[in-house]
Amino acid sequence: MKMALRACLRTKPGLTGLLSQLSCSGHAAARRAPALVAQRSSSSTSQKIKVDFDQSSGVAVMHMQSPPVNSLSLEFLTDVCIALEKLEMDKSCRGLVVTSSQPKVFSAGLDILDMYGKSPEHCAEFWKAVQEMWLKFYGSNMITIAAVNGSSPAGGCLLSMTCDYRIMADNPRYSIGLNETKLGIVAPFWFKDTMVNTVGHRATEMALQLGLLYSPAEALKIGLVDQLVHEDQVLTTATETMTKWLAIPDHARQLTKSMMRKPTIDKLAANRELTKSMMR
Ligand SMILES: CCC/C=C/C(=O)SCCNC(=O)CCNC(=O)[C@H](O)C(C)(C)COP(=O)([O-])OP(=O)([O-])OC[C@H]1O[C@@H](n2cnc3c(N)ncnc32)[C@H](O)[C@@H]1OP(=O)([O-])[O-]
Repeated sequence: MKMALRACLRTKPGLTGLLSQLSCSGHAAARRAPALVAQRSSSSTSQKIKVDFDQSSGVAVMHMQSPPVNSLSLEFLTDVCIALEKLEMDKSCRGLVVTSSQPKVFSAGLDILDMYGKSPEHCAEFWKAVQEMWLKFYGSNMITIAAVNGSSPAGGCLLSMTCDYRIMADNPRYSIGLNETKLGIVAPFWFKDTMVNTVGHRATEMALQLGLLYSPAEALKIGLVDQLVHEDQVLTTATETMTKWLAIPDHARQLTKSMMRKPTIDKLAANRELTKSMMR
């Protein structure tokens, strides 16, 4: 099954059938201990992410470095959540850029192999971690910028949409979008809400029903990303953009962000248990 799943990931349309067969009835997976997180001084590394924090600018850069495609496994999500929490608690950290160390891919979304053949307990923990990551990013007090330097389907697109601003590499071979229906699955309501908040109701309706993956140019056109730059310029542009956002007083920006996002956050917070059914 696992080999077949791999084969299907290579031929994307084949995922549909396999995803519908995914179950959580296998052996329990051992939970790994959380890895290192960002320190005030410079940089820290876990197996899955590396965080560089420049205290003079107050900006941290989170490099996702989970080969081959930064898929969002429980271990990865746990590392991200712990790092985010530490950065959030450090009042000297005002901005966060999220990017990928993997060539061609920002994130392939939820780790399908981590969802297959695992115990119900693992699945519940996994799903909780997906929600936790969303809640932490979407509700962050920090200025968050996604430096999308590669393809970003499904959960990868969601991750980028939780940020305040998205800069994508202008490479027509890359794509971004919530393609869940193409895989025979339904994007949960909070994926949908995040997209509605980003590109509006009509564009989301089309995108979700058709499971559309957009080229960078198309993504810019509908507002799924905010800016396209040459591949080599994604991170530097993110840093430059951050400077503009840092010029806004934190308290005013944070309250405004909260005003815009709180209803969506409250909705998931009130329905977390309900959404577990998505994983069954
Ligand atoms: C519950 C409802 C919500 C669901 C939300 C989701 O996010 S559902 C998720 C929906 N996600 C998608 O639909 C994205 C599916 N993936 C893709 O479209 C492409 O992999 C890509 C465009 C991200 C990168 O293209 P590329 O040509 O650069 O790379 P490549 O294709 O050659 O893959 C390299 C290796 O990575 C492996 N692998 C890939 N993805 C995943 C994954 N999610 N997980 C685990 N593994 C994954 C792949 O099997 C292969 O492994 P191998 O054989 O070397 O052992």
